[in-house]
Amino acid sequence: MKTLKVALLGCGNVGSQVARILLDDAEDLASRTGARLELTGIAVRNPDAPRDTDLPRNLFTTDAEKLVEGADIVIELMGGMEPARTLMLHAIGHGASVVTGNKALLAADGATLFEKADAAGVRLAYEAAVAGAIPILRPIRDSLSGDRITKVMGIVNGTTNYILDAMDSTGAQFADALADAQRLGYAEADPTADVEGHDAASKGAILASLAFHTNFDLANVSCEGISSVTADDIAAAKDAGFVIKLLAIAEKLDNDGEPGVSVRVHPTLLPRTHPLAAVHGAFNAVFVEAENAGELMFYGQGAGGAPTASAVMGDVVSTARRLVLGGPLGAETPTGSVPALPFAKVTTSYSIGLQVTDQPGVLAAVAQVFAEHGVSIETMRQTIHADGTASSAELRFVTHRASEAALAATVEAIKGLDIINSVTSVLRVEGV
Ligand SMILES: NC(=O)C1=CN([C@@H]2O[C@H](COP(=O)(O)OP(=O)(O)OC[C@H]3O[C@@H](n4cnc5c(N)ncnc54)[C@H](O)[C@@H]3O)[C@@H](O)[C@H]2O)C=CC1
Ligand SMILES: N[C@@H](CC=O)C(=O)O
Ligand code: NA
Repeated sequence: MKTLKVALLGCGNVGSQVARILLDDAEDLASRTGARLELTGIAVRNPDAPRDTDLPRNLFTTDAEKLVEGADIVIELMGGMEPARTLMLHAIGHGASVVTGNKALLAADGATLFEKADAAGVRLAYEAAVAGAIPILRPIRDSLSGDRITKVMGIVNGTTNYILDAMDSTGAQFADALADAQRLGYAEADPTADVEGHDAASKGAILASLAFHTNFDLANVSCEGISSVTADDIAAAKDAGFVIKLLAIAEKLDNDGEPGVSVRVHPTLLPRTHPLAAVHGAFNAVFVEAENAGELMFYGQGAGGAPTASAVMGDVVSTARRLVLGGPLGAETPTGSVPALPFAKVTTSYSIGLQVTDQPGVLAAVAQVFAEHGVSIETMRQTIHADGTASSAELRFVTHRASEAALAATVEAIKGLDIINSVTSVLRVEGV
């Protein structure tokens, strides 16, 4: 039986689990692949650092460059831009296929890496980069390649879903829920990437590129994280039958006859009856709409060492099979060229919360501003707060679809009204 040399870069949450599977399941993997997968080394920063795993210490090396030079397959699980990018290019230059979970790097500079891999005739596989264990990239790229995808909407960040879900279900504090997510190995090395939506934005760019056969990178994604979502927003949403989720959305919009793709990440109100509303904890789900298939949903563990290692190993086995059987490996170059739509042109529904003085004419004045900007109101809820002799009211409007530009102008005009104490929240709404 042929032997394929496998080099592993990084031995953290995911890398240590990949190493465990390669060593413990070697026989199964060989019979599925038709080749022995020999783990030749694991590049680490400090071979003597204390670790939770009992991996053989003789596999550890600090010479990552040399390690990749002798490999058939390089698994990159260091994360970050450098030295991951240089090492991947080095591996490709030496004829190795690369498997990675590094969505940040792919969303920043995937085009260069794909081009180099295609030119070298090697594979660059990255199922782990989006929604962890969930098989989502291969279904979009292969299973749906005979259909036309119109929209992809996903909960693709486990950390933020864990936080929002804990705040919604137990009233947990933001900071406590984030600390739990870090302890459980879901969060990025710098959890700002999770909380501010950057991790979901990288995944959104990757999903959009595959769904719309065009290269989208991070610069094409508008991004808002969950740091400004308050316990009051979550309670008000719950009261009105909604849940707040951080969604990555990629959709084709008509844009007055000049179709474009909007890729965006933002906290989103979803009706509690929507399939994505039932995604709890660190679980992920991706909701896909295609012209012929209709609605599809892919659900599972989107983060964590072992689940992510499962996706990495799927790519390793499929790459190894191809190396055993022969045939082309590359071909990631996108075939389409749909333009990315500027955020101002995106149309969606909104929920707007206002704190107002409870007096006659307030509602009419606010409604007038909506009308003047062509934003149509779908529903309105009012809650009265009596405070001694004065009383104020909280108004929550949900609008029909309107453009970001019209919404921004509406909110500015509302802020200018004397009777408005504050605009308490502006959240986008999906699934209504
Ligand atoms: N943890 C998760 O749930 C998921 C992680 N990913 C991605 O997988 C990759 C790895 O993630 P984790 O294992 O969670 O990260 P981690 O931070 O636990 O592990 C990364 C490891 O690489 C090592 N490393 C970094 N630079 C190095 C260098 N120059 N030389 C040698 N070792 C180096 C670090 O010391 C660390 O042990 C990242 O790209 C991440 O975005 C993808 C999906 C899910
Ligand atoms: N930090 C990420 C890990 C997976 O990509 C998350 O929380 O989902
Ligand atoms: Na995946």
